[in-house]
Amino acid sequence: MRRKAAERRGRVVSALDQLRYRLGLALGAARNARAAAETNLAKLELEQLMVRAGIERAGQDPQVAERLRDPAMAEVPTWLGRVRDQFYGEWADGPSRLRELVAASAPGPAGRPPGDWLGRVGTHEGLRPPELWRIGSSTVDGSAAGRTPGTELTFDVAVPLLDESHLSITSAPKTRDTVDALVENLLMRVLSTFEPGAVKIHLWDVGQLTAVLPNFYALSRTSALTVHDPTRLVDLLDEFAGHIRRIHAETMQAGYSSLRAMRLATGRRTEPWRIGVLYGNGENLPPEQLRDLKRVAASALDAGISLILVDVPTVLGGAVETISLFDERRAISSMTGTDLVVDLDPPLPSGQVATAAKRIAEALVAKQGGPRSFADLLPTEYGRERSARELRAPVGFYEGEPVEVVIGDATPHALIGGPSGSGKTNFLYALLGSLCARYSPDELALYLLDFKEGVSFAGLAPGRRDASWLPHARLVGVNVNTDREFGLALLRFLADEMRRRSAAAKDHEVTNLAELREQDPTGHWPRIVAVIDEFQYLFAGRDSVTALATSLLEDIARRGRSQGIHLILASQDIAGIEAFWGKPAVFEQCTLRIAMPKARRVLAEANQAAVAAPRWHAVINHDSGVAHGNRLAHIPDASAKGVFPSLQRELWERFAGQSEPRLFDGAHAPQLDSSPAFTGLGQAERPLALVGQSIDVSDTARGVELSGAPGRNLAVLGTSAREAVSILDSAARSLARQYQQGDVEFIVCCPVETILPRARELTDRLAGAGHKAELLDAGDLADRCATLAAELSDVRTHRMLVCYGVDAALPALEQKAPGQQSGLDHLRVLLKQGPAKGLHVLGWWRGIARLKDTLGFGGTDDIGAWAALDVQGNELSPLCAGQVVHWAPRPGRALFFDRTTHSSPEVVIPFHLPEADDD
Ligand SMILES: Nc1ncnc2c1ncn2[C@@H]1O[C@H](COP(=O)(O)OP(=O)(O)OP(=O)(O)O)[C@@H](O)[C@H]1O
Repeated sequence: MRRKAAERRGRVVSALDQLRYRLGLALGAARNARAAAETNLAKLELEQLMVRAGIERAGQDPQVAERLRDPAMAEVPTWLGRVRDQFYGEWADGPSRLRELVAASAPGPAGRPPGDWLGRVGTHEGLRPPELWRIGSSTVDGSAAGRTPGTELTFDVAVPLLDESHLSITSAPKTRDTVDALVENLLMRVLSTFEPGAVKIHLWDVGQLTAVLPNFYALSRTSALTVHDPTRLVDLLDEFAGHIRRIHAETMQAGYSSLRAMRLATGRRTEPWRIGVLYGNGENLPPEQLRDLKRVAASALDAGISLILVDVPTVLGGAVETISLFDERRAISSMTGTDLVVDLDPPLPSGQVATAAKRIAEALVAKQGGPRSFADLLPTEYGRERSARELRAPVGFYEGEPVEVVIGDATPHALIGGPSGSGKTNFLYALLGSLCARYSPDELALYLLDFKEGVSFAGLAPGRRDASWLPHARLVGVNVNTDREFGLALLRFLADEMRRRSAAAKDHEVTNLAELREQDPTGHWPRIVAVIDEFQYLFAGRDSVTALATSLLEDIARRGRSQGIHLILASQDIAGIEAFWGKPAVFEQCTLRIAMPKARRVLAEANQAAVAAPRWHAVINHDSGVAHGNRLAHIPDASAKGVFPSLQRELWERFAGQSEPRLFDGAHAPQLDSSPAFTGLGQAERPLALVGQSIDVSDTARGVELSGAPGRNLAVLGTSAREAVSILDSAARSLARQYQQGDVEFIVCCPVETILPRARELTDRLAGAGHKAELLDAGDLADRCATLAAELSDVRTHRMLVCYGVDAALPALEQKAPGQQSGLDHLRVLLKQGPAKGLHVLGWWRGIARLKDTLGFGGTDDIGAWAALDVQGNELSPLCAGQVVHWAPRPGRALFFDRTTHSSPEVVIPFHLPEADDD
C-alpha cells in the first residue's frame, strides 16, 4: 500500500519536473524573442530618425548620437549606407532623368527661368495644367551617382500643386522673406501660365491685415486675388467648403469623380482653380478651425482647390508635399527626400513681379470688361450638342467666365422669380437662345406658355412681320391669362407624353431617357422643356382648374425627370402663390432656382444673395437655393431689338423643314374660314356642327354631331349676341359643307330685329353654297313649325331650323286657337322627334328660363348639346345631369357641353366673325 503510494508520488514529481522544464524552455524563448524584437524596434526607430535627419547629417543629431552608442545599433548606419549606395548605384543617370522629367512636367512658366516668362500674360486655356512647378534645384555629389567623386550633378526640384497636391511649408527662424519669395515664385509661375481668370488666389495671414505678398497688390483689385481678414479664417474655409459642395455636386451629377476628370472628358474648363495660401505662426489653430481646415483639405483637390500652408501645424488629409526651410536659401522637401538639400530659387525681382501682376490684372479686367453680349452666349457651330444626358448652356457671365444652367437628372425643373421688370423674360430669352443654338430640334422641343398680358413669346411663332419661327418651338401660347384651361391643356399634354415615354421605356426595358435613346436610336425622343411664364395664373382660382393644374404639375414635377420632360416656371411673386405652397412637392422638385435681383422666396430662406444681386444679374443656384450653390451671373441683353430674331432666323434657316409651332393666342379668336377643322370638312354621314375652337394643345375645333339620335339639337344660351351669332354661323356653315346640294335645307329665322342682318348674311352664304336656304319672317315661325312637324314623316331632305332668339318668338309661338296646337307645341315636337327624321334645331335662347319655358314639362333631354355664354354655372347644372358647373362667363368664350361626348363642360372659343366687327 505504502509502496504504491510512493510510486504514484514519484510519477507525479517526475511529471511536475517535466512540466517545469518545458515551462522554463518556453519562458526563456519568449524572453529572447522579446529582446530580439525590442532590438529590432530600436533599430527601426533609429533608421527612421536617421532618414528623417538625413544620412549625411544624422551624426550631428543628439538623439541619433545617443542611440548609436549602443553597440547593437552599429549595423544601422552600415545597412542604410548600403541601401543608399545600392540606390544611387542604379541612379547613375538619375539627375539627368530628373531634369528631363521636370522639363516635361513643368513646361513654360511652370519650370522655365523667369526671364523667359515673367511679365507676359499666360495663354494656357487650362485643360491639362502642368503637373509640377519648379521651386529650386538640388545638387548631388557625382560619386553617389556612379560618377567621379567631386563632380557635382544638379537637377531641378519641382512640386505638384493644381489638382494634385497641397503644399505645407515650414519656416526656420528669420526665413519669412525666403518663404514669401518661395510662395511668390510659385504663384507667379501659376498665374503666368494660364489665361487670366483661370486661377483665383486667396491669401490669409494670421498676423497681417494687408501686406501679404505686396507685389501682388494690382491683382487684389481683381477677382484673381482676394486678401482675407486675419481674424476670419472661418469665412475663407466656409467659402471653400461652399465651392467644394457645389463643384462636387456638379461633377457627380455629370458623372465624374472630380473636376479634373470632367474637364478632361468634356474638353471644357468650367471652374477656375483656387489656391488658398494660409500663413500661420507655428501655433496650433483652434480645434474647430483645424477640423474645418482638414475637412476642406480632404476634398479640395477634386474641386480644383489647393492649399499652401505656411507654418500651420496640421496633418492634412489628401496629398500633401512638404518643404522645410533650414536657412534663407536651403530646404528639404518631401519630393526629394530628406537626404537632398534643395537650393531654393532666388526671389523674383520684386519690381518685375509687381509689373507682371499689373499686366495680368489689366488683361483680366480687359477680358471681363464691359458687359458681354447675347452673341457671347452662342457657340460657333449650331446644333452640335446631344441632350441624351442633360441640357447645358451658358446664360450669363461672371467676371468674364460663362455661367451655365444645367437641366438634367439632378436639376430637372427650374423656378425663376423676380419682381416685375427685374429681367425674367430677358433671362428666358437668353436661356432659350443659348439652348436652341446648341441643341437641334431633334434634341430639344419647346412648349412655351406666357400668362402675362402681352405677347412676350409671340415672336417665336410666325407672324405678319417676320415669317420665321423658332424651329424648336412646338407650341407657343400667348395672352392666356384668362384661359387657364390652356395651361391645363399643356399640363395634360405633358402628362400624356410622360406616359407615352414611360410605356416606351418599359417596352425597351430601360428606366430613363438616355437609355431609351440608346435602345431606340431611330425614335424621336427630344428633351421637352415647357416654359410657363407667370405660372401663378394657373392657380388663380379656387376651382377645379386650380385643383387639376396642381395635381398635374405635381405629377410632371415628380416623374418628368426620367422621361426628359422639364418644367421652367417663372413668376413675379412666388411667395404669393397660395396653392403652390399648399403643395410643396412642385417647389421641392424645382432644384434649379433662378433668382432675379430682389426676388423673394426663390432661394432658401437664409440665402440673401438675391437681395444684393445687381441689376441685370441673376443668382443661379442648382442646389435648391442653398447658399453654397449660388452663382451670380450678368445676363446679357437678349431682348434688345433684333437680337433674338436674328438668331431665330439663322436657326430657322439652319433647321428648315421643322413644321410651324402651334400658336395659341388668347387675344385672337380663330377664323372659321382658315380653321383646318372647317376647311377639312367634306361630305359626312353624321355631320358636325362646329361650335368653336377648343382650348387645347392640338389645333382642333369642337362641334355637335347631328345624328338621328334623340336630343341632337344645339342650344346657345345667354345674351352675348356676338358669340351667339358666331356659334350659329359656324354651326350652319360647317353643316353646309358636309351636304351635297339638294340634300339639306336651311330655314333661318330671326325674331331679334338687331340681328337680322346677320341672319340674312348667313342665309345668303348658305344659298351661295348652293343649298336651299330661306330667311323666314319671324311672324311665320309658328305656322312653319306646324308644317315642319306635319311633314316630319315624309321628308327626304335634311332640314336645319336655325333660330336667333327663340325667346323673342315665344309670345307668338305660345298663341293658340282653341282646340288647336300652338306653334310652341309644334316646336316641341320638332325638338323631340326631329333628329330621328333628319330635322335639327339650332337655336339661341337669351336666358335659361326661356329655354325651360320652351321645353315645358318634357325636361331638358331634347337639348343634347349646348353652348353657354353669360350664364352662371349654377343655372347650367340641370342641363348637365345635375353636376356642379364652374363657369365664370367671359367675353369671347363659351362653355360647351355635348351629352354624348363630354363628361363635364369645356370652354371653347367661338370663331371670329370678321363682318360682325363692323357693328
Ligand atoms: N440683362 C439685361 N440687360 C439689359 N436690359 C435688360 C436686361 N434684362 C432686362 N432688360 C430690360 O428690362 C426690361 C424688363 O425686363 P423683362 O421684361 O425681362 O422683365 P420681367 O422680369 O420679365 O418683367 P415683367 O414681369 O414685368 O415682364 C426690358 O425692357 C428689357 O429690355
